Amino acid sequence: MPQAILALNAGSSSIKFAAYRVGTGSELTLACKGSLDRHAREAKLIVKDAASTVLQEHTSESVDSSSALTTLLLGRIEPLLGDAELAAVGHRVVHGGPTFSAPVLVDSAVLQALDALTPLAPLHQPGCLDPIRSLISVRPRLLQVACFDTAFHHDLPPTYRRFPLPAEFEADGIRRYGFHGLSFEYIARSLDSVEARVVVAHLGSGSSLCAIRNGKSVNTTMSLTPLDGLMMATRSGAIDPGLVLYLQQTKNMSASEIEELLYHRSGLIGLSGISSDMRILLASDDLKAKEAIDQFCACVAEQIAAMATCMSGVDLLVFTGGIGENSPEIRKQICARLNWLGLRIDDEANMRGHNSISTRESRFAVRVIPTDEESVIAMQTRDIIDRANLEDPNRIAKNPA
Ligand SMILES: Nc1ncnc2c1ncn2[C@@H]1O[C@H](COP(=O)(O)OP(=O)(O)O)[C@@H](O)[C@H]1O
Ligand SMILES: CC(=O)OP(=O)(O)O
Ligand SMILES: [Mg+2]
Repeated sequence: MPQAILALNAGSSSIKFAAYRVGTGSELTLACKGSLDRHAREAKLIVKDAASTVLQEHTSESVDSSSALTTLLLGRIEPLLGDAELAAVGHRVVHGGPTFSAPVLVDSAVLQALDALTPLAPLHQPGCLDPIRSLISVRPRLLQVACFDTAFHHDLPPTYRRFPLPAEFEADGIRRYGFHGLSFEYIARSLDSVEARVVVAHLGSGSSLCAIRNGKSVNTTMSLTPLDGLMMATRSGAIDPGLVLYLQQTKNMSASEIEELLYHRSGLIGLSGISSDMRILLASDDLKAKEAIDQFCACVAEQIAAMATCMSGVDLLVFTGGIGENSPEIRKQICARLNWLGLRIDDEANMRGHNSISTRESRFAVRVIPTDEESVIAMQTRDIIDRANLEDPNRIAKNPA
């Protein structure tokens, strides 16, 4: 019987998914894709076919729990797989810590190890692991694969991997990891090798930059946790570490209060007091919305220059992620701040969201490339199940957890 793979990408503001049929040569063909938007009070599930035609829209308050979500997803997706049987589910797992530098088949020991990393990604890790747990309870025989956001950055050079702390901290796993690796891997795979020095700006609910030289991550703005680097929708990004001590010691704030402040009440929502959604800020006449947007663009532009510096230059800048792919205004404001580096944007091409948005005079190229983390998850999952089946052809009949 033909097989299918479901890829689940749990982010901070949405869950994206895509289901693929696996061909006889292991090639993947998209069967359907969709998203569950968590911005609104009610969750909105959209399922589309491979040509992006909407097949189903479903608004519900009852998909808050991950078991309701997985039941809903399976119920809606499996009928769209034709004669193919769901063989495995691949999950984006945000933190792989020091141990997981490549995708892995999930069993109870792996799940426990990933759970222990929750303090390093409190906004994401539970949302990534809950669907794994609920699938274990409803489909105990289904193979599940964890694909890591951190893996792409595993071999960061020491200069950009280490914190300037005593060495014993690095030995204890306290290092710069970096995130959004599935997105950066997709972009790196989709480029011609012509562009040796690439800065990718993944700007979404969470935002980070990656300096990619010859297809490999050499630096990135997030580090031990997805709180570092750029200012984001609800996260502060890099701030003075002394602030944390000050809030604890002088304002008597507990660790969980500071966590709540920096992960949920900062960034765009914190500065504007209006919304964490860039679309709403762009549509607002309020000065606070404008100021929040200015600060976001200033921070991204500065850090693009920093990423270029660590490669002694840049040949290509890529915008991706929900904001990077869809907002000409934000791209324009960021690029205007990089004018001094010789960056020139074609306003018309930018407005229309063309693939290439720089002019001929520009010192480096600028492109808009929609990311596809789900396809990377599906490829990694297929490779893991192919290997597992090769090593033990009966594996598929066993309970992985
Ligand atoms: N047209 C647009 N203009 C500006 N921002 C947009 C647009 N479309 C989507 N976004 C922003 O993209 C963000 C979601 O990005 P995405 O990469 O999908 O996030 P995540 O994966 O973290 O859920 C939201 O904050 C949303 O406001
Ligand atoms: C790591 C991270 O910030 O992910 P997201 O952008 O999906 O929230
Ligand atoms: Mg995302």
